[in-house]
Amino acid sequence: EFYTSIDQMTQLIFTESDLIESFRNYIAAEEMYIERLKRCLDIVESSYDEIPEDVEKYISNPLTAYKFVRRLKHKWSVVESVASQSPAEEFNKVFSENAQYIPSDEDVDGIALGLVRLQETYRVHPQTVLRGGFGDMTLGTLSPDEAWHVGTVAQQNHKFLYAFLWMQEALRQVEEGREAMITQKEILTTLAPFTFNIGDLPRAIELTERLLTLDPSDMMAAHHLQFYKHIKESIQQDKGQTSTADMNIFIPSLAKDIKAYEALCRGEDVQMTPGRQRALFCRYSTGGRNPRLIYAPIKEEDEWDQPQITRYHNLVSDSEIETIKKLSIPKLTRAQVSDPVTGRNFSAELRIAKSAWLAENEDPVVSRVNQRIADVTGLDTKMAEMLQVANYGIGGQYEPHYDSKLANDAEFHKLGGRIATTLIYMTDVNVGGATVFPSIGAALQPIKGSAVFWYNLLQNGEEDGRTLHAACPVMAGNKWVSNKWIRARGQEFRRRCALSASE
Ligand SMILES: O=C(O)CCC(=O)C(=O)O
Ligand SMILES: [Fe+2]
Repeated sequence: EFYTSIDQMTQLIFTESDLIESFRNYIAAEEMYIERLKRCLDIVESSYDEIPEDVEKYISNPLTAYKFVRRLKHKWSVVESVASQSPAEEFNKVFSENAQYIPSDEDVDGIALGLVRLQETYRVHPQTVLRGGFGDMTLGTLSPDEAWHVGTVAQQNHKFLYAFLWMQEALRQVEEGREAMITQKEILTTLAPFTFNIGDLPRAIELTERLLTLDPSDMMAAHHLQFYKHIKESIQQDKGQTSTADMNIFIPSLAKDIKAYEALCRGEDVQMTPGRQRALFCRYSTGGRNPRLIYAPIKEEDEWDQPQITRYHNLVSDSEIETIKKLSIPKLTRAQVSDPVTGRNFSAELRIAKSAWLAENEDPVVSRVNQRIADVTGLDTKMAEMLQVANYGIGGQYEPHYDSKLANDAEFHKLGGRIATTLIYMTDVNVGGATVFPSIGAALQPIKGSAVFWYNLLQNGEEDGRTLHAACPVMAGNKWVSNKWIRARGQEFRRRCALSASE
């Protein structure tokens, strides 16, 4: 799973350049080795006497026998030692050490499937991916063979709409004359019956006819065409009409079950109204005349009213972010979620990211950031958890969850629940990667250096159902965040007063 973190993908780029370097060195060593072998052969040949006419006489002369045996021993032990110095072994060792980093077939299919999953979430057509790009980011192109591969992976994973679209894209490019291993005939042989299977009869007939034009001897295609035409006729007879528009056997419902939060990820259904917008303010705060903030007030912005979600701008500086990233990179492991029943941690599709925990005393920057969170929120972070750093690669996401829910929480009795979340954005994200709240219809964009803050628990200590939230898949770019979860214990006199009983 290289793609769970951009950092690992970056490593892969360096791995390849290291491999190229050792391959080049290996060839140079082999060339020197061959030179030595040739010189050795020259020497061996130069002192070689033709096979004597009378072998027996030659051997029975004590002097020639002595010279022959001595020369033989001497020369061939030199050959043996030169030949044993082959650099191949050394190179093979280096190579097999790196082989573990070389992607497997599953990795390649996995990253293609990741692309298709993103397309599903953000509802983007292959043509948009290839030509439009996203926002201000153009993504580049895929060759016909690459488009074909993505299509077949989509098909194997039952993502038929995108399988169809990517296969069509491959066909289009091959027809345009683009160089490819895959041929038009091969594409049509798969695509035509596939098109029939997803219910597009007219197009299946058209594609099969094209296949037969390319290869009139294709018996299978001829057979299929006959079958499709037979179906077409019986539909026409049944319906007594000729409109090809009605020719589809069924309109495939190809969209997967709609997830509410995915619409928010696409920027649809955001429940922000002008009236609501007017009620949200931006102000400078000193955290209630906190001496550390009086001369450097923090810019505080309302992101949502009910429940209150506040954004603190420039809470952490670029250099603090760099330090936090640097501290966590060696510790990043696949983020786990805890099983609500057993309390055991496990890796799951619902959270695709790498994460690490940073302790207060790890670096002055960590304690400085902790202190600033305490200052701006007015809460006591002594009872907070360590800083959790998370890195999402392409497709990285976290499906809807509550932060307050912790299974088998060993610290619960001592610390109380996770009363509040401070989520620090350590990067902007090119496309995707918003934090969305499906129950209330809020979507928060990552803004580098800012943090968003909300209470997970109501004043009465119960979980606030409105705080269900998710991290949208990253479509393009790299997303880094830090979480500071604040526990309930110790906040009794610090939490600002509620305006209503349900807060
Ligand atoms: O990355 C995000 O936007 C949200 C992360 C989150 O909800 C979490 O880590 O609990
Ligand atoms: Fe969360």
